[in-house]
Amino acid sequence: MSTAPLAFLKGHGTENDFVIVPDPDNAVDLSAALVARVCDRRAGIGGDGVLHAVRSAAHPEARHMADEAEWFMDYRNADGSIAEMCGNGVRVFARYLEHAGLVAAGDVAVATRGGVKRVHLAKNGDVTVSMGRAVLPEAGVTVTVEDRSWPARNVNMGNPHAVAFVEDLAHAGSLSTEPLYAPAAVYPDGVNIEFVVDRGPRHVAMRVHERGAAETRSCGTGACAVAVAAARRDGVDPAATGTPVTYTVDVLGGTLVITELPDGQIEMTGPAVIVAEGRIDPAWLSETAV
Ligand SMILES: N[C@@H](CCC[C@H](N)C(=O)O)C(=O)O
Repeated sequence: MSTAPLAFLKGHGTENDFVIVPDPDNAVDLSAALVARVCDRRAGIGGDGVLHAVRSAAHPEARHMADEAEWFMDYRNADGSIAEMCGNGVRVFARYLEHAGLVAAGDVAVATRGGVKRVHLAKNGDVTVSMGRAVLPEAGVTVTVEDRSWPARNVNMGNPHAVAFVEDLAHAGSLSTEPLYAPAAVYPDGVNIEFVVDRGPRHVAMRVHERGAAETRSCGTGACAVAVAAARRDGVDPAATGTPVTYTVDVLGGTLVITELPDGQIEMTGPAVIVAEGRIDPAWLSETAV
């Protein structure tokens, strides 16, 4: 482990918060242990995950996207595990690239493990990302919290989700531990679990237990999964009608607006903010190496 100070920024999208580690040349040894320490809310900086900002050309998982997107969002969950995609993360990542002067304001392409995502930074502070298409495998699971169980819809947004419609968000309990789900084999790599209630026509609210991070105050891929699951439950499919459909999804940290287009592409809009910049103490950093 290098003993040089490590630059970081802190940002959030609807209070899904991230530590951004700029590392253009992929020179930082970002071990799972270091990510977990950095994300620790008492002993570290605190965050739901890390956005490791690397030039696509410098990262073996992103080199093939370098012609389309100069920057790769190497996403890590708070426990140090790797995830395919992070919807709020990619919006905050684009905000960081603009803030750092690494891209022109407006339209930005970001490489992720889920492919290249196109992001639009609007002048009013909103950030819209084209998330790609949802995949809805037939096999779902039953989700259980204490003495209540619900069937959950399986939605893949590049990463796995189980969406359960519940009567009351309080029924999800404290979400300090992962809810039970069965059969577990449906999600061999784990799953993000959303609990959803109706708020009005095409308007829902959710809580989420994120794989690798416990309950977070927002999850962008989760909000997209919820919007698609709610639309299908409501008998709405833009591919069949040729008309886009928009759902408003309230999360604990704000509101996301999700539109599914007739070709299946999903667009998500919400705020993305850079809060702070700093340097991690090299002495603290070197403790992770022992
Ligand atoms: N908060 C994210 C999702 C982050 C990854 C997730 N925990 C996983 O392991 O799949 C979002 O905004 O999408």
